[in-house]
Amino acid sequence: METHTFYKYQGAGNDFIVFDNRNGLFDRNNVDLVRRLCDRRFGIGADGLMLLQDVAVHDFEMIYYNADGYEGSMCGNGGRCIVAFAQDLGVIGSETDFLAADGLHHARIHANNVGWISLQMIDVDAVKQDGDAYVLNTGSPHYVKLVQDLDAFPVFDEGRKIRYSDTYRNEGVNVNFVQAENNGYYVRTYERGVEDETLACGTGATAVALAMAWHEGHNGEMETPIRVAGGNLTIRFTKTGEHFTYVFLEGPAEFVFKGEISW
Ligand SMILES: N[C@@H](CCC[C@H](N)C(=O)O)C(=O)O
Repeated sequence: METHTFYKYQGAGNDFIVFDNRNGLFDRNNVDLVRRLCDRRFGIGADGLMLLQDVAVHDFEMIYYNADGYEGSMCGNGGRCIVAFAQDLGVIGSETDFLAADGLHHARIHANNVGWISLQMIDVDAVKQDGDAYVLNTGSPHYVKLVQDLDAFPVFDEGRKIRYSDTYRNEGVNVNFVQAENNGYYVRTYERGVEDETLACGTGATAVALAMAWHEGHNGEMETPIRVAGGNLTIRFTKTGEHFTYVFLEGPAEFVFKGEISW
């Protein structure tokens, strides 16, 4: 048994265990270990786990796991949290370029708004329709559906039904239910890999902002406020016909606690 230092971060209530793995000691393929650490009763508890690793050319590499123990695709809230972690470790200053599952990301930590981080997401070229829902990939695959009375909506049951439907069962999909409010949207997400509703999903909030711009037929530079159970996010992007560029996910990322655990 060896003792390992872990860190806990959260972004709008989407919570993550983070390890500084620049020494390469964390076994990247240990699914059982990741699942156990993320377990809220037998472990530390989190929606996901991330490793910060060294990589050639860029500041660091983000390796992301869902709570089920498997390496996932891009995690937007995780991306903002690992940027905060990298700054806390002294690996970066207030701006960074880092590598993640979907490629290179640029991020900026706002000096005048402590804990507020702006993360550039991948460009998006395709929004597909599935009945009256929208399907797109913002680094992770997302299904976006407008509903009424979202507070009373059975997000877990309906999200799980769609995620395990014949269309999505194999690859999986994150399912976002959306309600328009004020000048933005209220969103609740069933996350693939967590297999539950989480308090926030960054790639999901991004997918909702883009899908709703598509739905409304708007073009140009846009800023969309998204409210989630764990806080508020802002999505900025440029829409030109079917193409979305300069896509930024903005929101909080905060250190919660650090500790030691043995395995
Ligand atoms: N919570 C994440 C989404 C993580 C990815 C997802 N669960 C998947 O693997 O599909 C976010 O903030 O984007």
